Amino acid sequence: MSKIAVLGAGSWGTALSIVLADNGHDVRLWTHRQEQAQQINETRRNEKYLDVEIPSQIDAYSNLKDALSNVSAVVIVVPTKAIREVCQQLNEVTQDDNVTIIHATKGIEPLSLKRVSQMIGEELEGYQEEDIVVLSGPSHAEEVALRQPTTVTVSSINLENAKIAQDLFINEAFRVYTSPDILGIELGGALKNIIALGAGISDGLGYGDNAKAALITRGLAEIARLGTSLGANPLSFLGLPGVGDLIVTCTSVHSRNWRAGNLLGKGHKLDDVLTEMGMVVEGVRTVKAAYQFAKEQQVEMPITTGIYQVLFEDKDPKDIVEQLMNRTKREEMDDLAKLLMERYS
Ligand SMILES: NC(=O)C1=CN([C@@H]2O[C@H](COP(=O)(O)OP(=O)(O)OC[C@H]3O[C@@H](n4cnc5c(N)ncnc54)[C@H](OP(=O)(O)O)[C@@H]3O)[C@@H](O)[C@H]2O)C=CC1
Ligand SMILES: O=C(CO)COP(=O)(O)O
Repeated sequence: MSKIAVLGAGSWGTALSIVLADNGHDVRLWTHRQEQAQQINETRRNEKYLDVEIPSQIDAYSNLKDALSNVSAVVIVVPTKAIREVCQQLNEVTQDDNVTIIHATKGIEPLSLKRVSQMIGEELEGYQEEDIVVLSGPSHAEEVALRQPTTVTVSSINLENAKIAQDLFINEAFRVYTSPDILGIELGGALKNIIALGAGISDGLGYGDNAKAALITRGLAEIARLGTSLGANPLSFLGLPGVGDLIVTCTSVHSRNWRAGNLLGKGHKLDDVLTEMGMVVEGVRTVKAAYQFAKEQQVEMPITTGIYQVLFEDKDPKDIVEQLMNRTKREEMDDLAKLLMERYS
């Protein structure tokens, strides 16, 4: 059994620690808040983020150096905006480059347009992008912590590292697949949050299941369009971190992105919504990156563009729905089919 550090004691870091503890590993859950580490160790609960019983194999740490002592793997699970800072803190306390680095964060950095494995590869001394593993898929922390059946995918350019991650996490309630397409896996996980915001807005406006199915399906089309144009395997978007995560995030009340969208659809202001959520809503930041990506790649992403306009240009969501419904008539699969023809002919 291994010693593993999980960095980020939010809901997902806590749930993944529980999976690792169930597999018999010695887990060090690191938080940047001393009082939270103390609360977890004393009460065996992480009240604010995931209020379930925390197994005794998990110890919470606020000292990063202590948390990393003799670990064979590090799982990074902080929000995208904290990734670079946490990697820099890692550099200050360890020079060990034999540790398997796994991340479970879903986002793309605005301006640089980097995926999380690229950001970690840039920041972490002794590591390259190809060393990093991503874990992604339809997996709400609340259900994982209750050991409800969940399936995810791990991916790395170095597939051997993905297999190490698969072995660390897999158990009878948490099934882990591998994939060689880290580009598709990371893009799918990040971009679905934007569509989930849209699904929440649609529900908040009072639209029904037809509208949500349309958002999921046409959202998947634009995710696949951008991803394929960037070189991802189009089949990845039909997998767990693609359509699987899109479905779970667009339809579950556990989703923070859906819930934030729902409040926006009901007329609340973005700043108030984010304050009320108190947890990360990754889609809000990722939509900036995707909007920029779509322009640079000259890929049509009308839903993403509409959500960007609601969030950052104060557009009325109802006007955006009208805008989407009145676009020029077209064939359903034409541009994705063209991209695939170019790729495979
Ligand atoms: N929740 C879920 O079900 C799933 C989440 N994810 C992804 O996992 C990532 C993390 O999400 P989640 O755990 O849910 O988020 P939460 O909002 O629940 O928790 C985020 C945690 O990260 C900590 N944090 C923020 N900034 C820093 C920093 N600079 N240094 C150290 N710690 C920091 C927060 O601390 P503080 O208390 O100070 O804010 C908090 O403990 C996201 O990318 C999300 O998309 C993926 C799959 C499932
Ligand atoms: O990624 C998730 C489930 O797979 C969690 O989504 P939210 O961040 O919207 O809660």
